[in-house]
Amino acid sequence: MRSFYPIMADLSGKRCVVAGGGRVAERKIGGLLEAGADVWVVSPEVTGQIARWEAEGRVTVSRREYASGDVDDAVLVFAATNNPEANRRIGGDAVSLGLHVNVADTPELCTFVVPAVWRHGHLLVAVSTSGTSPMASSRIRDRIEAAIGDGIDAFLEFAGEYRSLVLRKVGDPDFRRRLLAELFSDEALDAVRSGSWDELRSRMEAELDKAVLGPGCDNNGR
Ligand SMILES: C[C@@]1(CC(=O)O)C2=NC(=C\c3[nH]c(c(CCC(=O)O)c3CC(=O)O)Cc3[nH]c(c(CC(=O)O)c3CCC(=O)O)/C=C3\N/C(=C\2)[C@@H](CCC(=O)O)[C@]3(C)CC(=O)O)/[C@H]1CCC(=O)O
Ligand SMILES: NC(=O)c1ccc[n+]([C@@H]2O[C@H](COP(=O)([O-])OP(=O)(O)OC[C@H]3O[C@@H](n4cnc5c(N)ncnc54)[C@H](O)[C@@H]3O)[C@@H](O)[C@H]2O)c1
Repeated sequence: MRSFYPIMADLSGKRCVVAGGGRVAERKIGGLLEAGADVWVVSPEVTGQIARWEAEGRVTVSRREYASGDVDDAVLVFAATNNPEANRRIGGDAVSLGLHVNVADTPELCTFVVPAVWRHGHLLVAVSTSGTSPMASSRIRDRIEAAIGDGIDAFLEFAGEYRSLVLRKVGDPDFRRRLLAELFSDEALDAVRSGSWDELRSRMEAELDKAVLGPGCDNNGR
């Protein structure tokens, strides 16, 4: 089994070349657009959705077959044509330039695979089965989404602010960690899923005030 290394890559404004304009290319492009990438599509034909993205100025499309040189300025390459020979050639071109490439019909030629994704505000969940079963990745992603729920984003906003306050006000690292861990207890995550974490919020804020102002602490939480 191949063992992939997961990263969250910042592709904003970065040139990503997608060869092919069918259903698979469309799905990969959708993900790239969510990441703000500069997407260039090379394909004789494209789906209606890709043509709409083009009309909106969100992707550039060259309506022709892939040619050597097309990937020269790319940071990432996707070979998603329905022509296995072309896909193999695109993969070879990308690798010879030291670029990462996803070859849709040949996992062994992929230097990266695309996970099933759930995005919700700050949260980005990515699931991969190391190429074994893409459908399993989607289902597992759906289960994670259902288990966490949409309330998570507002909670993460609060968690981010709370963390900054804790880092600023509490000097003792062990105590810091305890306060932060409490914010992500099972009880807290259940409250988030049911949309009722107001009480948790008040309790955590009160606890932090107590920690900073309580007996034995100066205003730096020490
Ligand atoms: C997760 C997702 C992300 C995305 O593409 O955005 C993704 N495939 C998705 C769907 C999907 N793909 C396929 C089906 C039909 C059912 C089936 O065959 O199982 C469905 C289901 C559907 O369409 O609903 C067929 C398929 N996929 C690959 C091959 C080639 C092969 O295996 O030889 C074939 C056979 C082609 C053929 O038969 O010709 C290869 C790959 N597909 C991957 C990712 C990578 C491994 C991910 C992992 O590690 O788990 C990898 C290795 C490379 C890559 O593409 O990155 C996305 C779900 C998105 C979502 O739900 O949000
Ligand atoms: N990795 C995945 O998630 C996944 C899922 C399903 C299928 N596949 C594989 O992905 C490939 C594409 O599937 P699809 O359903 O999008 O196919 P499709 O037939 O819908 O689209 C193929 C596209 O490739 C374009 N094309 C053909 N030759 C080209 C060339 N030389 N240069 C540039 N573009 C070219 C066509 O114009 C068309 O837009 C197939 O090989 C399929 O087996 C991969």
